[in-house]
Amino acid sequence: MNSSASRIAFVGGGNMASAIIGGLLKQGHAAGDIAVMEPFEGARERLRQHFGVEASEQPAQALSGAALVVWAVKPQTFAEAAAAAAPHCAGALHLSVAAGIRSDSMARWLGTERIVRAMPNTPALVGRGMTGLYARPGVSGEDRARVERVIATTGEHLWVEHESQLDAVTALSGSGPAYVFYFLEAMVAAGLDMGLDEAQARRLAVGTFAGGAELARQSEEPLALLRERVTSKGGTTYAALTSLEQDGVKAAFQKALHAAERRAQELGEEFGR
Ligand SMILES: NC(=O)C1=CN([C@@H]2O[C@H](COP(=O)(O)OP(=O)(O)OC[C@H]3O[C@@H](n4cnc5c(N)ncnc54)[C@H](OP(=O)(O)O)[C@@H]3O)[C@@H](O)[C@H]2O)C=CC1
Ligand SMILES: O=C(O)[C@@H]1CCC=N1
Repeated sequence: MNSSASRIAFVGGGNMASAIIGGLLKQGHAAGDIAVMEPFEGARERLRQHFGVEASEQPAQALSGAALVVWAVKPQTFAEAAAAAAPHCAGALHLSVAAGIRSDSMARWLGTERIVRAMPNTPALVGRGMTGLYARPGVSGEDRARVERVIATTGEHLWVEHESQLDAVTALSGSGPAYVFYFLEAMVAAGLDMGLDEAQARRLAVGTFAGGAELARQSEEPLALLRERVTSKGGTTYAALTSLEQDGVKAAFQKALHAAERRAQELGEEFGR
């Protein structure tokens, strides 16, 4: 087992852990300085084969000597994992990506104030993640910088001042890629209905989303103005947007994000005890 300031241990080796590990390795972090505590052999084997990192079900083996512990378990299993892991990570900085689980709960379970919460998203897999970060008041500038260096390997980040804002981040950007895929699915299905083939429809839909997002990123103009520039008077876009408004799509979408935010709050209450 290594022991060094750059050693990072992950608790939970699923989707989000893999996205962050992939980012770290691409940026030159040594695989030998990464270990994962993961209870299921299938997942451990995949991590070893895919990333060359150490994976163990034994907390002592995975966590000892880690300067940073990244919590990437489901909110439902966080308390159980924390009980097993806490005795083996004294002195570490903790970074949680779990939706909803409050830093108060983590401080109680882990006996430390050195806690940062992150809400990443799956485009981290391709280095285009968008992550919200919140640091508990006691976290030093050095610890914040350390977390930033890890998260920067997966894309962009922004800090929020109040922990409750992370539930909004979860609803907007954490779950957000699923909304993008949902709209893409609808666009592709409509393209098929109208006589395009699947590959054509997918390419057009994905290219349009990527292009629209890039235009919005590079522009400082209001989003409504960018929309209006597409909407010729009496034209096709006007017909489509009128149909969307008549069906209440914008209101339904806003309602959906509030449902996600509420669920993040509930997860914290239910599984943070
Ligand atoms: N997926 C996403 O888009 C995002 C997820 N998140 C957050 O990331 C966290 C992980 O999500 P995700 O990666 O999708 O989930 P996964 O189910 O892919 O990963 C969780 C992993 O933890 C393992 N695990 C279960 N119990 C324990 C335990 N006691 N100790 C250690 N490991 C354990 C699971 O095994 P098994 O599967 O066999 O139970 C699984 O491999 C969640 O808290 C989620 O809220 C945050 C942002 C985005
Ligand atoms: O659906 C979830 O609960 C997690 C958190 C954000 C994205 N996936």
